[in-house]
Amino acid sequence: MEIQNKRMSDDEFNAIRAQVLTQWPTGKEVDLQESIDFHKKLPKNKIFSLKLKEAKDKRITLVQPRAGVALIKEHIELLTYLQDKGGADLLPTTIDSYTRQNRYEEAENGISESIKSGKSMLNGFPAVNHGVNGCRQIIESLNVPVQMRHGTPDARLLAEIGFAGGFTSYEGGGISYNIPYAKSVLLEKTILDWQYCDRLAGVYEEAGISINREPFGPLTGTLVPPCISHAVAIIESLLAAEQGVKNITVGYGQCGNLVQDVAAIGTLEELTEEYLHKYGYNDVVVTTVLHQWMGGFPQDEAKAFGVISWGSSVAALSKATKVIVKTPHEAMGVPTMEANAQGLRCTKQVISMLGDQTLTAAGLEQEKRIISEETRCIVDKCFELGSGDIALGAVRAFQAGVIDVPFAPSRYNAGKMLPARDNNGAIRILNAGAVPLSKELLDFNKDMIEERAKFEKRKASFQMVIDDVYAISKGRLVGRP
Ligand SMILES: CC[C@H]1O[C@@H](n2cnc3c(N)ncnc32)[C@H](O)[C@@H]1O
Repeated sequence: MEIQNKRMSDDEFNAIRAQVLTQWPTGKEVDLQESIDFHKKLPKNKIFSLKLKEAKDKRITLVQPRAGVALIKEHIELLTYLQDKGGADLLPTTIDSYTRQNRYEEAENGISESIKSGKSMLNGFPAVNHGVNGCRQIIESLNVPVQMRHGTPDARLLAEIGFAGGFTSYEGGGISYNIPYAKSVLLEKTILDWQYCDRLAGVYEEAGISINREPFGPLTGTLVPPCISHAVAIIESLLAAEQGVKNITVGYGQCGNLVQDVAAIGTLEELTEEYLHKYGYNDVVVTTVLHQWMGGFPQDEAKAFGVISWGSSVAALSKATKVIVKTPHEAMGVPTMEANAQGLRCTKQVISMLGDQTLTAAGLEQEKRIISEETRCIVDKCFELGSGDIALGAVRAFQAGVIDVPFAPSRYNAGKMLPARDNNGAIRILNAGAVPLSKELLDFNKDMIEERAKFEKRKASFQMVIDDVYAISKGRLVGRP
């Protein structure tokens, strides 16, 4: 399967589209021109990219939850509650796991089971089964923009129905919804499928309808060095821009050291814009999203609010355009709407108290330099591996272990690079594997881990990685011996 970072031709796009729309009966409801006309009638307050652009210009941080239940009426009740009682600036529709695996039959069963039992038997909203009109009922019932959030390797039909249904933002990407989410799905396949989704967004864009795209930043959410998640975000931004996407939110999962996390958000926006401009995409609006702590959560709700507050501080101090909010039920599973709204109000409280402050810390500039240089080592190597083509380069980078996502389930991920925290909890690289960092950068990472080894009176080793993974469940950041 030849892969290249080239805008899909109309013939190629239409040929794929004809097949995609047959994958489930609701595909027949999609009429592109009618959908574009529907979007044109949407009021400005329902358009995701406008609200993000305004937040970027005002340097404020918007709050957005995750939320999704099986049935339309209950999903509207949930989102309305989060909008009115939680103060959500932006709303999600989190898609259920069956739909993410294109298992629409089982999603259909989940709907009928939910009707029968009177409670949601799915862990999200089965948008494909509810179809275009089902999605439009959501959009028409709310006052703020709504984004489709999921984890779908083949998200083409979901995009067709979501865009036609009035969603004005779509999360995911050919790398970020494959490597952390799937075990054996070819990267070439998901990059191609997501070029389709981005091309569809480009078609709406060319009709004057702005669709925001958001690569999934945190990846596995477990000790992912900023340079790794940044490299994926930048590559997916370049792939999306080539297909005509004009509004991109790049993301990052909070890792735990305040200076590193603030430096990560700042460099993410700068580097994404740098690479978009370097490769000729000068009309793309770039914003950022911080995902509150993606690791394990304490069961105790008071402690959970502590973790949520900490993530909110990072979002505010890093001036992230948007923060994805966790809930005090994180350790239990799908939250109640009350708990979800509490997470939002807790976050808004911290942001409003910190919103006028910026972090000027010793080491912040150094951290930004380190993250930028590490990220450039990786992305530039990808271009080299692809002889200038970043799609081909990305595939070859994973094959060579140049991009290596820690703890990823995908068999196409090398899994050789080992991260560990330094003595301040910042994520460093213990063993680079084939990640092509310069000697200076390798030495920096080694020295920072050595500092911890000396403090802990033990050798730097794989045991540190294990201790760091388990530290979270003990309410710690650094896995002390
Ligand atoms: C990326 C993983 C995150 O998505 C969250 N999540 C998944 N499904 C839902 C859901 N249906 N409602 C609220 N949060 C959800 C989950 O708690 C975790 O924090």
